[in-house]
Amino acid sequence: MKIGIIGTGAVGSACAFATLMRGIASEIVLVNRSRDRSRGMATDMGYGAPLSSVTKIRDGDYSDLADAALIMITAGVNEKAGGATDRNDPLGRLRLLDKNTAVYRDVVPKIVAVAWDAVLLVVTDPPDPLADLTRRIAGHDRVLSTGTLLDSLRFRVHLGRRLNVAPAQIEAQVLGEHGTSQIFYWSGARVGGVPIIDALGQCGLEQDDIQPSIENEVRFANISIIEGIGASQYGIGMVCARIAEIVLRDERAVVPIGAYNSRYELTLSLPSIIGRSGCVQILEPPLSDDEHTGLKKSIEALRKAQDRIR
Ligand SMILES: NC(=O)c1ccc[n+]([C@@H]2O[C@H](COP(=O)([O-])OP(=O)(O)OC[C@H]3O[C@@H](n4cnc5c(N)ncnc54)[C@H](O)[C@@H]3O)[C@@H](O)[C@H]2O)c1
Repeated sequence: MKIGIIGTGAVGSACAFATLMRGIASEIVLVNRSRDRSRGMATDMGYGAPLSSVTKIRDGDYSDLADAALIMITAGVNEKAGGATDRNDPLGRLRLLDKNTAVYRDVVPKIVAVAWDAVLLVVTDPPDPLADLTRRIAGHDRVLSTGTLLDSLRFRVHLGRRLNVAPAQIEAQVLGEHGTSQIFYWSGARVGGVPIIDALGQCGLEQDDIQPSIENEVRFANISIIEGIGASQYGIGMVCARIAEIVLRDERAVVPIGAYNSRYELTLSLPSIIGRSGCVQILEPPLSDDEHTGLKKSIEALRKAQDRIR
């Protein structure tokens, strides 16, 4: 099956590399504003591909996206170029909304004209309101935002470090907005079936002592990464490849991911069953009072953003 990637900057190239190495697609098509860049990238990765993959990778135009099963949209301004790297700015990634809305109004109609059936994966920040915009332009519901899947992995990594446990063994989710209003679902976090609060206690740790620093590390992980390498890219590339795998294989995996929620009339992340058509069902987790208040705040922030670009 064919996968398209729109935008071959830092994130698009990481998505291409991770998807190629995962070996899930028969073909990857790279589309970028400057064709030289996508051509160079496809040539470079294409020469290495025979070592580990049978996936063909090539540069292309929108017409080459016909029959794509899934298209990752990474085009747009990133946090550094868009001035969204201030930890004290409550808007966070939402600061990129106006500029990237203009990019999506340009790009999405071109995609939909040739690949109406494809699942569209919105990666560009802020992905949740841009997914709502994409859904409206596309006129269908097969639209996902990468949402808080990456934040949830970061949460698991930090919990794993504190507990000295493999993060793969930890079930922990960040919910709501992929942004500053995100909610850390502490009450639902588990390791080996043991509530995370109990597991921390058994390791001599108190939730109150570690919660602020873990939430800070995760909430601003993008900024810490940008301070080091200029763009947050590799983690999100790996996440996009995994989402593509879930969709193409119709896995029915349950992950925190951005999907349109008819209850709130907007896209946000809750645990969701993902299959070949995108989100099959959203599960409503039981939240503590604080988490419930946090979710309301996240919905308010996303609603304001949605209203701004209607
Ligand atoms: N969802 C997430 O968790 C997550 C994680 C990291 C970054 N991001 C976001 O991903 C986006 C891309 O980041 P980046 O670091 O790759 O930026 P970048 O500047 O390196 O690359 C952006 C690419 O988009 C292309 N582009 C811009 N406008 C276009 C258009 N109209 N048509 C086609 N191509 C166009 C540019 O040519 C460039 O190649 C940013 O919005 C960034 O904030 C999201």
